[in-house]
Amino acid sequence: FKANATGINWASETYGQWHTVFTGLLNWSSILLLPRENKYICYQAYLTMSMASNLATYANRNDPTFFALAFVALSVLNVASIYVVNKIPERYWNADLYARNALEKRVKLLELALKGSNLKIEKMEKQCSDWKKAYYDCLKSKILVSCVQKLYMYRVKPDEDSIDSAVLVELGFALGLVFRKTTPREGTLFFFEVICVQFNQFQVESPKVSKRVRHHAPFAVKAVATSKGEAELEHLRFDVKTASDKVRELQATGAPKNDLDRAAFELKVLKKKLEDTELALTPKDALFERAKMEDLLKRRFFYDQSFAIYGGVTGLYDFGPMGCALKANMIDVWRKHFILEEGMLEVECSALTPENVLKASGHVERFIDWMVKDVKTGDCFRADHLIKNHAEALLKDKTTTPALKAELEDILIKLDGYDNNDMDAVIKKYGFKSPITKNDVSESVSFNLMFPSQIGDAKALLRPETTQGIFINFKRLFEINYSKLPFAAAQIGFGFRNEISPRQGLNRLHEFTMCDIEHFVDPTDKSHPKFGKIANLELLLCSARDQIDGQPAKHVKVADAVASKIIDNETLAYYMARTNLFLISVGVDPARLRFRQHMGNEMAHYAKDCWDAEIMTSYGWIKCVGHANRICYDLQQHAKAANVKLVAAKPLVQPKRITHIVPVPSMVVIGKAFEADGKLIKTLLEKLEPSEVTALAEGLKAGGYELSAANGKSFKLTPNMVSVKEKHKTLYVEEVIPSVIESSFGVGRVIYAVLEHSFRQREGGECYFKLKPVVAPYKTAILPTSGNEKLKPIITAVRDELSALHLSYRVDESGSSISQRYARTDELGIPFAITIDFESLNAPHTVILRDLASMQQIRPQLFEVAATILALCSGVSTWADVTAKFP
Ligand SMILES: Nc1ncnc2c1ncn2[C@@H]1O[C@H](COP(=O)(O)OP(=O)(O)OP(=O)(O)O)[C@@H](O)[C@H]1O
Repeated sequence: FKANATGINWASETYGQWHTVFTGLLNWSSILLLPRENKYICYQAYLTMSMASNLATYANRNDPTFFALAFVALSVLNVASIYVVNKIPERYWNADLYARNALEKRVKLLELALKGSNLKIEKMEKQCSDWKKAYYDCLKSKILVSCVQKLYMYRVKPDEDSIDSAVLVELGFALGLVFRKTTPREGTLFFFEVICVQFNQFQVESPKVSKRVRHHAPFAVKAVATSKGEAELEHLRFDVKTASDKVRELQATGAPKNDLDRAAFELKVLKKKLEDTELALTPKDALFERAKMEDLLKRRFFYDQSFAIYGGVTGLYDFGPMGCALKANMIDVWRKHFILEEGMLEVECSALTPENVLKASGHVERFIDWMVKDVKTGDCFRADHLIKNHAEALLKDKTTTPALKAELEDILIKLDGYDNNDMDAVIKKYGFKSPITKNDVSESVSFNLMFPSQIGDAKALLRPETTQGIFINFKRLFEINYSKLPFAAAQIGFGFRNEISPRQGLNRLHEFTMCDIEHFVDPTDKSHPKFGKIANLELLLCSARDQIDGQPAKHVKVADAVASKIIDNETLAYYMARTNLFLISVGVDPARLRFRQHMGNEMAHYAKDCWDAEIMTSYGWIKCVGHANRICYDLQQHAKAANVKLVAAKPLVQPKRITHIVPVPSMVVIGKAFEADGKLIKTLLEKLEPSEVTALAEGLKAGGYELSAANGKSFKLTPNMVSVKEKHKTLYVEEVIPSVIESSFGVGRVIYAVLEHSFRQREGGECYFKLKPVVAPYKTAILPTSGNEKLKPIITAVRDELSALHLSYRVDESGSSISQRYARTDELGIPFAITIDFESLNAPHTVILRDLASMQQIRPQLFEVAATILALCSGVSTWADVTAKFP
């Protein structure tokens, strides 16, 4: 009715009575076609009406023939839209109601589950899944409607800062088309609505896509992507949750292994889909162009592939002057933040490691991958990756038969447990080839990721991590710490890994700098004395539980995470929080930093709870720092292999009185029986472990005990040669093998993330790094405006001032214009520039200080400039403080 009335009023005002009659008839016929009262249908009719008016206005102004045609087109559209609307069940417009119903059903289900009423649960599950489907359908349509509303909003009020409405209309139009393909009903509706908006838009003014629009476009993309994406993600999360509930249920009811494997596989596939979708929907900074950044890094020699003039070697990189300075600054901040502030003991151990050490640590046996080679080119691939990629591609392929799909799914389920023979059989059976050349691949060969070497004749390896050096030196470090727990030791140095496919620049190298911390703590008390300092800090946590349930990462207070046991203990949480602070202080964007907990199946053999600090880059989430509760695995292993006690003596709160048995040899009888070996027998008896003394006592009771020596000799001892007696002693300390909390930083990965997060592009296309002054390769540049000799003493004076405060600088005296030199300074990420001009010659001598971040300039006196820069770099002052001081 409203539509009709509006139509009639408008038409009579504008075009006189014939048009009034015509429009009136048209609309009445529309309304008559409606089978029932429905507010959405009226709304739809109203939109169609509004389109009619716009068409008419547009046509009338330009071309009478088009005017007539437009009305014919309108009537067709009108009828078509009403037809479509009628096809849509009413429930599609009641998302809230359906969401509530779905929720209520889930609550009831939970109640039933708690009561253990299985039959009802089954019935309810069915209802619940119907409601769930309805809810998601509704949600989608709600989102579409909200998109349309947004489009209208922008159309009605296109203010200066809003996104150009024409761009939005285009986007909406495209979205309509996309949805039309995937969900015909909502899509078609949306399509009609957008057509209306578009005609309205044309009526206003033909839009031009300006530079400003280009600048804002990414935000428009984000806005639309987010609303659409949320529905998609929510759908996937729900599915993951349902699948993980199913796995848990099967586990609880002791279901057959095959059913459990299948459910676990389904969960895995859904989780992967969710992760991929999350990644795809994460708003990427459209202004970031990796190729441009990489070009700048090469051009200004931050770093480049090693041996470049020989064609380069993948996985090896040389740092140039900028990269060296950046890395040195980064490590300097790390050293201050961790080693100095936490009072850690630093060591520097050799990288070349005897094989038996890495055998003891488990690296020789376990640090391997199975690899296959392209038989013609020699390209190497991890066998499991090759199988997984091929199988997944075949599963997606519509032509793959259901039988083959079932086989491939089975393979994917079991792949983690396959040995080389199983993998070779799969590769052969399905004819999997090299993904690059499609050539055949060789049989898989075991590939240890450590680089083998030699020390003289003895086998040695290059260390794959720096941590082992700390464990080896535990005894001395413990003594240096006055034989007290807890304490932490750190090491900065190279790790070497023969990665099968090194890639992504600094992210996967053969040789890379690591900063490792091993914090030794009493296994029964993992509290941290400074926990209170970080307890209220919020971290973005992606717990194992949330990952299984398909939940997104959450901001959680460190204290709450420990209290609720999301993070295993205070010390582990303390290091995670300190890592968070460090990464932000060197320039990682806090919004792109999260901590992800390892799932049970990805945890290293030695670890109990692991959390990776992951940073979002254009390569996706990259693990930059590993945090692990390594318990006492390493110390135990090295103690066993080297036959040295690696323990800590812990004072007992209450002294403990213990009784133990000791052997008492009768040396006269032993001497007579074994002559010269008597002394050796005495020593062996003294060294017996408590369990061996118990065995001796039992053996003697039975008539005799066989005592073995390391040289292969053995001696049969009889009760007349040795007896056992009880001894009592009071213990004031007890020996414990400390637990170890580890934080392992990959410096290259952190540098890469910081560079990506700091990379900026100006509208004119100039690229630069907005680095934090604390890590910037140089703190300032000195730029004289002229090569005139008169300026030289001022330049020297500024250099002396800077050197006195140990501030790094570059002098750019090239003949380029000052703006070109500013641009060059910005490219190097130099945060401040000092310009010396002829005015600087006047007393009192002044210079221009420019801030890269704000591009603002001040004019302090020459003797103040170095102190000002130092204050800015160390964080004592902000640029706002400085501009207030030197207005
Ligand atoms: N090949 C590599 N190149 C550069 N940095 C690396 C490499 N491997 C590991 N790192 C860095 O060293 C840190 C500690 O190594 P760790 O053994 O915990 O990593 P990882 O689990 O092997 O990593 P990934 O699974 O990515 O190979 C990592 O957090 C990462 O920052």
